[in-house]
Amino acid sequence: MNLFASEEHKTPLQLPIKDGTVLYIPSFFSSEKASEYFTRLTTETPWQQDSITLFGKTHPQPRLTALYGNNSKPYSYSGITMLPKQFTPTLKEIKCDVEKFSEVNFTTVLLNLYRNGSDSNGWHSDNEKELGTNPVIASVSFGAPRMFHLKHKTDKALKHKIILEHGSLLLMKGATQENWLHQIPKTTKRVAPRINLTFRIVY
Ligand SMILES: O=C(O)CCC(=O)C(=O)O
Ligand SMILES: [Fe+2]
Repeated sequence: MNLFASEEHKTPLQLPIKDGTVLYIPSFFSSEKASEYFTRLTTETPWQQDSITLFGKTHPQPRLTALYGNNSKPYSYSGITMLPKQFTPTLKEIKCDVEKFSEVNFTTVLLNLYRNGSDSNGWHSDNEKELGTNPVIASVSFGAPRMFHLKHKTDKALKHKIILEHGSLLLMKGATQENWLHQIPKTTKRVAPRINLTFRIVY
């Protein structure tokens, strides 16, 4: 066996959820590689803070974002329309590894920077029309670990929590977006910055 070519450490853990498929791969990237990507993305990304409109009220989003893609199709959510920038060499490298593993070719990546525990991402599902039905979303995390919550849309008793660690990959597939909401809650703990990348196909 060639230890260096081994993908053994990338064995996914499947969350025990019904009506959807969520896989978690803790050390998808080594800690060293993940730290390198964290630094590169921190400095290379033109982070912006958009305002979102929810229930007719406009608020600055509680995190910074950036959108990259290999087409120029706009992506809209919560009243924001973002136009993608061209993929950078860093993002192409990460995308290539994620695509090999997930066997999906993504067009687009949304980057989120959570500067501290006050930054968050409220309950939502990634169910925008331009993602099509049963989208595969590949979510990569670098930097401080943060909690990820899932709750079922109709069966209120069904909830899951998982910590998204440095260098991890979370894959959401099947009917997950149709049946579940997810969030990154605020925390009162002192936490360092975290960067998350969600790869998507935008039609
Ligand atoms: O930061 C995360 O892990 C989640 C990001 C997310 O849900 C999104 O951008 O749609
Ligand atoms: Fe999401």
